[in-house]
Amino acid sequence: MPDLKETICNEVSRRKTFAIISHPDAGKTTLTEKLLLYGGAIRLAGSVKSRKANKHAVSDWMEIEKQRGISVTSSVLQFTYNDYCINILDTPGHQDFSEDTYRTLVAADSAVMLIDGAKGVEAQTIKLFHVCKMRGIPIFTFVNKMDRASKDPFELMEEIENVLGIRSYPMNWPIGTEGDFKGVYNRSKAQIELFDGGNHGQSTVSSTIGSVNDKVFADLLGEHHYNKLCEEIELLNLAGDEFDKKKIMSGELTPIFFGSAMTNFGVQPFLEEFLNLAPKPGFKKSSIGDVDPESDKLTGFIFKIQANMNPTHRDRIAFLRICSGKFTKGMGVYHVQSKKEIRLAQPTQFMAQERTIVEEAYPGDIIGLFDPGIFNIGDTLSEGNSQLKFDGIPIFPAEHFARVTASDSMKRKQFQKGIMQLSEEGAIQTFKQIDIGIEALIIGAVGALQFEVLEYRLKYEYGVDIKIQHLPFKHARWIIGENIDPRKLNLTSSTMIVEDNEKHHVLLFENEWSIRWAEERNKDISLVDIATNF
Ligand SMILES: Nc1nc2c(ncn2[C@@H]2O[C@H](COP(=O)(O)OP(=O)(O)OP(=O)(O)O)[C@@H](O)[C@H]2O)c(=O)[nH]1
Repeated sequence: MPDLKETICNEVSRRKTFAIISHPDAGKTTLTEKLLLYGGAIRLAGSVKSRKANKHAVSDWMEIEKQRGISVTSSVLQFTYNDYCINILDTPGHQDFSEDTYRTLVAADSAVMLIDGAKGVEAQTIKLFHVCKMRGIPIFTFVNKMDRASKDPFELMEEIENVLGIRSYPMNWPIGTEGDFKGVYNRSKAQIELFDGGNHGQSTVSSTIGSVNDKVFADLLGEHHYNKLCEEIELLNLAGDEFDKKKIMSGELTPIFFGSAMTNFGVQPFLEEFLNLAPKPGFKKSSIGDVDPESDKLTGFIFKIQANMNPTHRDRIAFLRICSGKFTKGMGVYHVQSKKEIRLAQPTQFMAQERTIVEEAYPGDIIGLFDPGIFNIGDTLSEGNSQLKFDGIPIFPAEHFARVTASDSMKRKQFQKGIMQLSEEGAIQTFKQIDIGIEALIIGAVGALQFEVLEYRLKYEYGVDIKIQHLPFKHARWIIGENIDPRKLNLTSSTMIVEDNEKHHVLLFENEWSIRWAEERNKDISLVDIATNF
């Protein structure tokens, strides 16, 4: 029997926890589903067509996601492949929900950047890439939709370098980029892998693998493809970057894979090479120094809270990323922020709508804790150490604001409860206007679509119809300064003074010009755009 320390070391070394980032529609949900298919977690992938016909993909669970066909929140999925235990954090691609993605990235050890081969690097990819870059995590690139005519792969590499500022190293190379995708060339093995037609990606595809020098491939591919491939390999070897694992680990070099999530071509070669290269859970920064994942004491942090994930149970789930030690069901841990010992009685793990009770979990795993309203995003849980606090999770500044009221004043209580819960999830930020007799609630959101989600969720989860009056503000700035009375500040007439839930004073501005006005005329204050400084 291995002892606890040995068990933890073994489990840490087989864990891979990563997020998939991309512009909407690049195929994240499809790729996630296909990875599950290869892991044996699902038997038949719902093809994209049937998804459009309203059968949603495994990781898109909220009603609103089904209706709109976009992912609104991140979901966490665990499955095994060979001996690896894989945690995928699926994230919404739509920019209006990017603040959820930013938070989720804090829980990932690496990221897979998905790019549409025909579109190249798109706006949202750039934003999310920079968050990963800031965190210094390794970024793997999967160029998707190669079954359609794509940009030239050399051109894509150049674009990645010019737009994102990162060098790339193709791990494999596509054969056929004009909508005639046949297979990939694996550079480390100098092998060709040709895919068989398959059944539109519903089940795994088989392939023929062999040395690039094998004459069979010249015949199978035809002269045009074979010669083109040989020339391109030569060019890559001559002019491309060297493979450098250290640079990959520090996020300076991105390994590129080509494939098609829809037809499954290239999914398995990607998965195997990715698992081989991607880092296991590493050390995490905390208030008392770096935490070793292989330490025998459990630690972790909450990075996401979501209410009503299961409409039949009105509950709230806090997502805990385990950073060290071993988790066992029912164990007691110290909740650092409330300074209380709590028992983790009914933790769950996720396979989209199916939840299972977790008996044990290890660093890199994400478990859902039933939350009676005690957790906040960024909270630390620690076994036996009341001083340990993980670094906070930044709150991204709202860019859209509206005054929100319940249509029926009799439903005020449910309205307040709903607003409070959704703001604890981090989906919205709430402010109150100061010096107004009746309580005026102002909601801020990072993306405008969040208001639609708010309206929908209040109606269906809390039974409250709301009125939304959009306001022209674009920026929120927290006031920093000693004993400041915000009413006495010299501000433009369009600036509004509000306070956040913690009663910190905040200014809402319509434009940059008004911010500069406030900064230049009020030298004894400073204005900050994120609330984590408190
Ligand atoms: N041709 C082709 N289409 C694909 C492929 N993968 C995904 N798609 C298509 O791309 C569309 C978007 O796929 P999704 O997997 O839903 O994209 P997503 O990135 O999860 O989108 P969000 O949910 O908005 O974040 C679907 O309609 C698919 O038809 C692929 O490999 N080839």
